[in-house]
Amino acid sequence: MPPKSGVSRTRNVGYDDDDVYDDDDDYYEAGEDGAEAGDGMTADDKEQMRVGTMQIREALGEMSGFASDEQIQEALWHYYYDIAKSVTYLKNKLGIAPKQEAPRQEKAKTASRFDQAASVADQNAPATAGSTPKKKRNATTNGEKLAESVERLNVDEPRVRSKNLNVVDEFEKSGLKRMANFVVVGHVDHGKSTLMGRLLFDLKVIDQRSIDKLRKEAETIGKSSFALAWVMDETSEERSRGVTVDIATNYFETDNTRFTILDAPGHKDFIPNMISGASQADFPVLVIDASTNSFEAGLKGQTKEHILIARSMGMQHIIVAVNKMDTVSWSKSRFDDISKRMTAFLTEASFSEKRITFIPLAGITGENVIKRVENSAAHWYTGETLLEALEHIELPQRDLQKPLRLSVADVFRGDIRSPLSISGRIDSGTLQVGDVILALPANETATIKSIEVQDTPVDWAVAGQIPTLHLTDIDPVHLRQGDMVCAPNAPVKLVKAFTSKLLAFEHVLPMPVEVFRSTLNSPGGIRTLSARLNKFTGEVVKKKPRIIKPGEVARVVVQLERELPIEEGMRVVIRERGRTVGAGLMENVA
Ligand SMILES: Nc1nc2c(ncn2[C@@H]2O[C@H](COP(=O)(O)OP(=O)(O)OP(=O)(O)O)[C@@H](O)[C@H]2O)c(=O)[nH]1
Repeated sequence: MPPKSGVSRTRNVGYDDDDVYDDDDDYYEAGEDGAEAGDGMTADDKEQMRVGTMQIREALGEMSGFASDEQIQEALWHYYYDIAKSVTYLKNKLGIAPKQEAPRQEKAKTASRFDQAASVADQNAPATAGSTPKKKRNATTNGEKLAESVERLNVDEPRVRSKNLNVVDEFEKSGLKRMANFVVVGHVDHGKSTLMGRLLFDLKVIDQRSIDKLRKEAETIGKSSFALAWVMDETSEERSRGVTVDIATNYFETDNTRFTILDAPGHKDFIPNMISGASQADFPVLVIDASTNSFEAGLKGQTKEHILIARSMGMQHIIVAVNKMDTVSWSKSRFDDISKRMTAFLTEASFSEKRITFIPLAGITGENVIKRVENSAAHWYTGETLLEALEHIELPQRDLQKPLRLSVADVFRGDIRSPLSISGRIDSGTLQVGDVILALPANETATIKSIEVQDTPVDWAVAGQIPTLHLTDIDPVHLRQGDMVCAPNAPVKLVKAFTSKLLAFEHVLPMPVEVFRSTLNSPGGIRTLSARLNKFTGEVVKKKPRIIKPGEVARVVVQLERELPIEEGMRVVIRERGRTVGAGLMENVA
């Protein structure tokens, strides 16, 4: 599937969570390395670089000889192919800008050498986008000639206009199908990718020719069964955009629902990515390998961790795909045993029994995926197929009337006109083209230039959808994976301490922890155990307990080392030394 949006995710702008507060210099240093390496460039990038170099040379006119290709490309890379900014920077760097004292940097953060140079040149920069064209006059000096050629180059970019739609009305009029986002979780090798590949193949999202091609590729490495697993990658942005995105995303629709599949990596080293996937999902599909010993191994491994994270994120319904039933001859007793043990585990993690759906299936053959199993050994099962269960699942209430809250799951480079794009689920509220949004914790605004939902350009998006927003008027340094985007007139507060209702998965006492709000996280600690609560009524059972046992609910005070954007009703995941120890529901600022 070729990228329809023209968006390239060649270089994710997200960084280690630890460096959230690092200064700009480090950020730009990383950028330069990427540019110099050059290898990670897509064909689109290379083409933009080639055309950009030509345009810059033209703009520099006779000064062009002073700039090497390398310098031009460095500037283009840094400025996301923005020609005017690159020329401004180069002009100053080459010392051909009209001389003027550099203004003092007012910013608290140290500006990079790129920005320092550009800001000097900006003082004399020609008309910028949207400004009235200046009267032509005869250029005499080299600087003036250059300024004139840059002026010619400037595109008169229209400002982003809002249609001022009443998005809630538009949504109601649109008759959109219900939207369901699910994350596929489970232990490594339990068959997540194969199952999703089968689902997409049987739904004809991928055609026979493509699957044959994948099968051929898989046969060359002696693993023909991998073909189905590769479907996810094949149709996902990951392969088509030729880059590594953290969460592979695919879409399909049935008569009544549009689904988004979020495929989170199963490996334990990728738990933060799994958290990011889960933060966009309405419910998880947990894949369990029914074959002997595999289920047991998984329960000790990522199966458990993934369930706890999904629950911590507030997900209430879960579909458990008991996979590889072909390997146990569709044994009813094996299915019943797994269902019983999983129910015990899931209810301990606070899932309600009536919201758990178990389905025996085989991803590799497609039995009970969208087609009912016909094997006589499986006649004991008369329940739903996976697709039926997906269509019938109850979805969370969408809060369209509340202020905008969007958890940023992915940050990437857009095209020349919208150099920065983000995607993530709208947790509440609505947005439309032309809206100004506030990015937290950076506390910087941006304008939404265009919106895509499931690769289709749209004017607006609402809670429950996972749009891609192409932004303008913001420096990419201000947005990272895990950030919160909200309405500037109703921002989320940045807090350093808060009271939380905590569901403990492990023993919890006052101790150092890591607090995740989506993927944004901070070290901190459980400062006080205020009370143990009745799990169902929320009444105080015991004041100031010394310890909280697994399965118990308590009111605790959480202290953070760094401020996080959290407000009442938001969920946090509490982890300690790489394990998820509790799920927190924010009550108020402490
Ligand atoms: N017999 C049988 N094998 C299966 C079935 N589903 C998947 N497999 C095999 O199990 C292995 C792992 O499948 P994957 O789909 O790659 O598993 P995964 O959970 O996506 O693995 P990670 O992406 O590494 O987390 C592959 O060799 C598959 O062919 C099934 O229903 N029956």
